[in-house]
Amino acid sequence: MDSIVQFENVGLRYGTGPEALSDLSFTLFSGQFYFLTGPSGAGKSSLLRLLYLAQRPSRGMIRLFDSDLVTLSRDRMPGFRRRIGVVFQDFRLVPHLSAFDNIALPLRIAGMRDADLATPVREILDWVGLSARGDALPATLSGGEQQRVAIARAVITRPDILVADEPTGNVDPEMAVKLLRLFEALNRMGTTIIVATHDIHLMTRIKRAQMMRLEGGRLFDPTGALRYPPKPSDLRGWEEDKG
Ligand SMILES: Nc1ncnc2c1ncn2[C@@H]1O[C@H](COP(=O)(O)OP(=O)(O)OP(=O)(O)O)[C@@H](O)[C@H]1O
Repeated sequence: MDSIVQFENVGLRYGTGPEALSDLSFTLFSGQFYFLTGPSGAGKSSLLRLLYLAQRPSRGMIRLFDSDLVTLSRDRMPGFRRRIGVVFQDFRLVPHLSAFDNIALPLRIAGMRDADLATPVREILDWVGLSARGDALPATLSGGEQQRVAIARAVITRPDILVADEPTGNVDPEMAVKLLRLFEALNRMGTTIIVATHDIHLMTRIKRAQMMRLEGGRLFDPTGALRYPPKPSDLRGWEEDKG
């Protein structure tokens, strides 16, 4: 199995505050499905921001796609970013653009002509079950529909890694499972998936997913080897994460 992300003794400090992340050492392997869990404030979003290159670590080494991020030249960053799709809990769609145009945005930014992007955007709208809603503005879509647009936008460039930060926090449980199925389908096509979530029931839905748990900025299971079904002792403390 090829490693796609490697952290070695990574720490992250915001300003002069205490470390939000400390001594993170782990490897993520290509094509795997990972859940990142932990109580509020444990550092999940911070870890994801390091993964999708919105943040640089304060110390330690991060290797991504076999390159050392600390020494990566600035002009190679955009190319790396394009290989990572990101989905947020609050969707972050552009309000004045239709579903179609939100999804087309990464392709337009990459310089694709309108004539060339119509087919892939239509295909992915169909894949997320929204082929009839391409012209709709985000405000006229339900939460689940908006999140499906956000997922489509994140994967339209066929990223190697999909990072999702509480992607099901604003949809009902039934829709949460449907969204998870989209992630699972992508994973089957080879995309490495990392989903931060508090939702323990969601995690039980992906049997082969691996668990990473943060507590106080440190990895609770540094090997990332926890798998479902977990031992009862592994579950201790997880229930209070909900909500
Ligand atoms: N931009 C920032 N500036 C200063 N401190 C920050 C910033 N972002 C996060 N922190 C701090 O870093 C720590 C980890 O926050 P983070 O948002 O990563 O946790 P989380 O596990 O994602 O929490 P939640 O589940 O509530 O979203 C917290 O103590 C938080 O206050």
